[in-house]
Amino acid sequence: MTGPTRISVRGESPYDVVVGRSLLDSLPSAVRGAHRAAVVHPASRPEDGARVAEALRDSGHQVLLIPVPDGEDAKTADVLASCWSALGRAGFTRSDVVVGVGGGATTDLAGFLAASWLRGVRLVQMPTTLLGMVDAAVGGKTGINTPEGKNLVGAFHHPAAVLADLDALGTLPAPDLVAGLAEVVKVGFTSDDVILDLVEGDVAGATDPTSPVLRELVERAIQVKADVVSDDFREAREGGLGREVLNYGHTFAHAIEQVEDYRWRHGDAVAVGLHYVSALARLAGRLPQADAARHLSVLQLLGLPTSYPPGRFEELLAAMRIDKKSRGDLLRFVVLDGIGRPGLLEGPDQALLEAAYAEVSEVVS
Ligand SMILES: NC(=O)c1ccc[n+]([C@@H]2O[C@H](COP(=O)([O-])OP(=O)(O)OC[C@H]3O[C@@H](n4cnc5c(N)ncnc54)[C@H](O)[C@@H]3O)[C@@H](O)[C@H]2O)c1
Ligand SMILES: O=C(O)C(=O)C[C@@H](O)[C@H](O)[C@H](O)COP(=O)(O)O
Ligand SMILES: [Zn+2]
Repeated sequence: MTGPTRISVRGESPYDVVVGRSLLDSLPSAVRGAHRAAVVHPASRPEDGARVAEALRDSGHQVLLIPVPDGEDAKTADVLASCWSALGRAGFTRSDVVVGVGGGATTDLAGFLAASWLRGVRLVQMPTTLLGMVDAAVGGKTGINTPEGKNLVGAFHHPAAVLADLDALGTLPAPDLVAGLAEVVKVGFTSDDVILDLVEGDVAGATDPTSPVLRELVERAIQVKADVVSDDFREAREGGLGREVLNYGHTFAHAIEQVEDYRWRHGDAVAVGLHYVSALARLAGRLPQADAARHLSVLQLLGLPTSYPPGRFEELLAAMRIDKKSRGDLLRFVVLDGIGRPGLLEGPDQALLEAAYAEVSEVVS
């Protein structure tokens, strides 16, 4: 059996993302020195919380289990406030640790809980979805949604460690696994085209949680993210793309999620967003036709959605305007000038935005 792989995130608070199997043994060292541990997990998956709690108790920690609503329903101000109350009642101090166990929605909430409690306590992330492993739990972006939009409130807060235990993927429903692959191919298009070759060369392996192909995809995607956030943790790069590159496909994706009241999987929305932005860049004369076509073919090969119904442009446009990449009234998109050549498209004409929407709403996937 292959042992764990450690991928380092550099910067002011360096940490490792550990990828492997049976990683519960690595938890005690990640929480060493803490007195209490608050384990935030989806209420629908009590077995995940219980397994982590047992390992923590065995290593001498007092454990506070905090079950939260499933998926995106956890990312609300009300749920966050209930978590603060739980920590307050338990007398949670600065020497304690929050452990996030779940998909990206759970780790986003747990991360913001750790960032905000006492202005910041230690955080260990234990993602249990593919999307959480390759993206959400890595890099320290934490947050919740508001009625006005996706992830509008949050903080940058480094985890002390991320344990990506591939064994967790064994119970993950196939549509959730494939949704995670949308974020994997996202970084394939922007930064590592070997990812695209691997998916195109062995789609069965890419979608099999036991396969070495999937493990390589996970490690490659984490490596890209680790490199990007090591360089621009706070998404504050001036005169370059920096961390915004990880937002490729997300302007349209977040608009879909908001218009759909967060009932779409994030990864599915990202897949449509990747198709949208590839059409936009081609129509703007930036992305060659063949590279745009490769977006559609890779997404369809994985069985990801690539279309969105017509007739909702105004709603989507209003939602896109509140995107964090916008500056004043100016919409900004991460686009490609070729595979592996990311850049920015600022203030595209509305006609271009509508033409790309027309393409996305025509395709039957
Ligand atoms: N912070 C970041 O950098 C970042 C990056 C990407 C995405 N995100 C956020 O991540 C969220 C999406 O994450 P997600 O796709 O993991 O969705 P999710 O957290 O909603 O989880 C999807 C579903 O899988 C279930 N689940 C979790 N682990 C399981 C397992 N091992 N077996 C069976 N079921 C399991 C969950 O309970 C849920 O029902 C979005 O809110 C998105 O905004 C954040
Ligand atoms: O880590 C990042 O930076 C990303 O943009 C990764 C995205 O996949 C992720 O969905 C992120 O939460 C989006 O960030 P936001 O700042 O647009 O809310
Ligand atoms: Zn994302």
